[in-house]
Amino acid sequence: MKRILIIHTGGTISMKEDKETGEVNTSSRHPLEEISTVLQGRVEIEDDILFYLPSPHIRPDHMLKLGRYVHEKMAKRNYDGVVITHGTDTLEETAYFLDLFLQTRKPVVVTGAMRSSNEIGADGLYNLLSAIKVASCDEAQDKGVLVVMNDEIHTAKNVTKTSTSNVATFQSPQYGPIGITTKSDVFFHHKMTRHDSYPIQNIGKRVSLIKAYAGMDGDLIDAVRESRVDGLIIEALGQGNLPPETMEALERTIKEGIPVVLVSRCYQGIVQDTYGYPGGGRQLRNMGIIFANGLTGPKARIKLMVALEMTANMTELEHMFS
Ligand SMILES: NC(=O)C[C@H](N)C(=O)O
Repeated sequence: MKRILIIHTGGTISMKEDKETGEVNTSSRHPLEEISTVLQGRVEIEDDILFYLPSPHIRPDHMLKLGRYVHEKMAKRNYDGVVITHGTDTLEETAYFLDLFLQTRKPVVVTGAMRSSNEIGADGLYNLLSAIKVASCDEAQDKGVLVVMNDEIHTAKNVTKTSTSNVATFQSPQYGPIGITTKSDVFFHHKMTRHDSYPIQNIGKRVSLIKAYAGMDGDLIDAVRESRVDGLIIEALGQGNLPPETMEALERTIKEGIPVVLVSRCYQGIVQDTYGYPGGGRQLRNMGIIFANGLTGPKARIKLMVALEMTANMTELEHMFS
């Protein structure tokens, strides 16, 4: 029998709806604590509540605490897999942090719910069962952290929340899911590429995230620089371009040794130094801006926070993102 550790951190999957006011909030009793009864005789479950937080309250230090907790528990007992329940708003950031931080070949699966436990069509218990199925599956080993929701298996690196309310909210716009779950089975249809892990001890660097827009000037970039950040992520336009009015502020930022990482505000595609006009990708690359491919702004921010715990050297940082 497979032995699975479940770690609850909060989110809608752990919440109940007040039938009179319609308000959704945490409840005194974890609504999914009967899961081990449901699975009796099929999977051995150990259930821990680490946090009871809505995911907008989750910070990088919670993510590190969770990562350490997984390592500690796995060092004490030989679990076959780990399932983490989490609020969906920042689930992709926690999943990606764990993907960078954890050093294990065992399946680690993050799941959540869009509907609270007592709503009609509640998806929490179903998603939790699917996540347990994936975590118990030998084929899920060595794939980094996975996100299982709504019968789909996604990588932590690619998945993102795309709808505020639809149960099919989690999508991987670049490559699609890597597998599916059915009532009885788990099927993987993609193989994984190389996967790095970063054994950091702290996560305390200040990294800001700015989204570019038509007519943007350098004021926001200067304001961020003056607030003494350790790094800056910019969700640039299209293939990785910015309005020319931002260039001087960016030059000042780079000159102060603050690493600037560029991603695209587009839903799909990668950033490249294609365009040679003022503010185009070629000028940005020549200024020393780091191009990060395949990451959303919030995930590039998590990665820069992790990377800065390991090095401040621009070449090494660039290498980590390439
Ligand atoms: N569906 C959810 O879990 C959303 C909730 N606001 C959270 O992230 O905690």
